[in-house]
Amino acid sequence: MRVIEVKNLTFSYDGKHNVLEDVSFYVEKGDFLGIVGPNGAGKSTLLKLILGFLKPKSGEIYLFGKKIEEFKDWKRVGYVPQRLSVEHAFPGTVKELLSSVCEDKKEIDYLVEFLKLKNIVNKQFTKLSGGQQQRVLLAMALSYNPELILLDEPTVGLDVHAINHFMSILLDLNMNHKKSIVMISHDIGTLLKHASKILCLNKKVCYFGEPEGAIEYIEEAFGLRGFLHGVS
Ligand SMILES: Nc1ncnc2c1ncn2[C@@H]1O[C@H](COP(=O)(O)OP(=O)(O)OP(=O)(O)O)[C@@H](O)[C@H]1O
Repeated sequence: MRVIEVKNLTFSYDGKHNVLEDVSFYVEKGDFLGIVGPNGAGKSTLLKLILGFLKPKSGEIYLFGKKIEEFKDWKRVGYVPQRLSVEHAFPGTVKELLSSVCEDKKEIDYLVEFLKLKNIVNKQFTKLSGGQQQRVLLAMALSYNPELILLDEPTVGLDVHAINHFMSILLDLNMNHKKSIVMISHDIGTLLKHASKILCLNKKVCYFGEPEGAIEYIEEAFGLRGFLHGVS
């Protein structure tokens, strides 16, 4: 089953310059899709279109087989925004934040355990480390048990231990809990290692397929021939 299907998607903010052009790809149930591309390539814009925050200029988006215009089952889709973009939008403690998105106390207890948040539940979100904040944002997205999780640069500013911890959680969700995952990241090495498919974007699709064949296309998109030699 295709959880996302994007067909010939074109988008422009100002009606003149296309930020995305003729973009087509799909995500099948159980996929872990890594989205890479240079700054300004349109990656975050693409996620916002898939979330219905923006409307395409042309082309189609399907979620779980339904045209996005008719899709209503948004509980099936979890979104983890860029941490630094929401950091100050979340006053309150971790417990308060989780309670604001989830009424089920048992589910909150499960998420606190699953994401190792026990020691920080009474702390203010803004006072947490980057890795802790990222796990809280994931907990909020998971609170309604979505089948598809979209993440926008979740590893930015995290140290190597926090990245490994966060990636191990995502892989557990993907492999053991059968969640489909779409993750934007500039951490190309991490995505090439863990994603099952790669979408390389630079306004248009430069590459869509297995991580094994992606390197030369990613290098070309970044104008860095040979740069990724040995990364995967
Ligand atoms: N709200 C907006 N209004 C107008 N233009 C925008 C808006 N948001 C993004 N853009 C422009 O659209 C283009 C794509 O931006 P987008 O944030 O999608 O890229 P990105 O690939 O996610 O970049 P980065 O890797 O830097 O996060 C950029 O040229 C950007 O300046």
